[in-house]
Amino acid sequence: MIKNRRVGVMGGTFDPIHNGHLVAASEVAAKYALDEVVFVPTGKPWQKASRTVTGAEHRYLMTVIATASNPQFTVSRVDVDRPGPTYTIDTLRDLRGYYRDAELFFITGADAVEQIISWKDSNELFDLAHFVGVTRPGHDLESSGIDDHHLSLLEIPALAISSTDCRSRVADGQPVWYLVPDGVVQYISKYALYRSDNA
Ligand SMILES: Nc1ncnc2c1ncn2[C@@H]1O[C@H](COP(=O)(O)OP(=O)(O)OP(=O)(O)O)[C@@H](O)[C@H]1O
Ligand SMILES: O=C(O)c1ccc[n+]([C@@H]2O[C@H](COP(=O)([O-])O)[C@@H](O)[C@H]2O)c1
Repeated sequence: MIKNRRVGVMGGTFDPIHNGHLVAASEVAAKYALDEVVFVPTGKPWQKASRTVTGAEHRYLMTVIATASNPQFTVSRVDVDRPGPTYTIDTLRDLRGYYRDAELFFITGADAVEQIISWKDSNELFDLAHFVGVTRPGHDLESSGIDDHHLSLLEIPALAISSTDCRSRVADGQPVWYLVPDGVVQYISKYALYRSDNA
């Protein structure tokens, strides 16, 4: 008998993708015996509207580069290709159409767990996926009133890395080696992303 696939969904703006994202996905994959983790870069992240977000194609390509060496990791364009603001309810509906019989696990850091209740159609999200909240330095990991049938909490190795910090390091001429995968360092340099003269 073929068992149903267990698929993790790692959504993020990934501006740029960093090792904190990759460790979160790897840890949840191991803990929940996932067959695959699909990374889903956002198209237009409406809760980041207060700053200029790097173009979706750059963020998508950096995500492909960062995940290429892991046979369990894939990248989806569903959010990049859907017009309008990115809502996880649409992400999960689109992925459900593709991964028909799979069990979906949506992976979020502690900061995002706090926000889920503010997401579009938040009550319906839990019918489409089980949510897994992971620890993140600087944030308390709490269930934020979400039922434990819908949300599990997982402690992972602490990596105090954020995309904001990576962007400001590049703008200041500081290295991001070993905070982001090597290919992403080279991609940022090749396209002169995040430079202060480019902001
Ligand atoms: N260091 C980390 N440890 C655990 N989870 C993380 C870490 N960094 C990001 N995440 C989680 O990954 C998902 C996508 O995050 P996102 O792409 O917004 O990165 P970010 O570092 O939070 O970006 P920014 O600094 O631009 O807000 C979110 O669920 C976030 O909580
Ligand atoms: O559905 C929403 O309303 C919603 C609001 C904010 C964030 N999200 C999702 O949460 C994930 C992390 O988002 P971000 O903005 O922290 O990179 C990503 O998959 C977003 O699409 C979803």
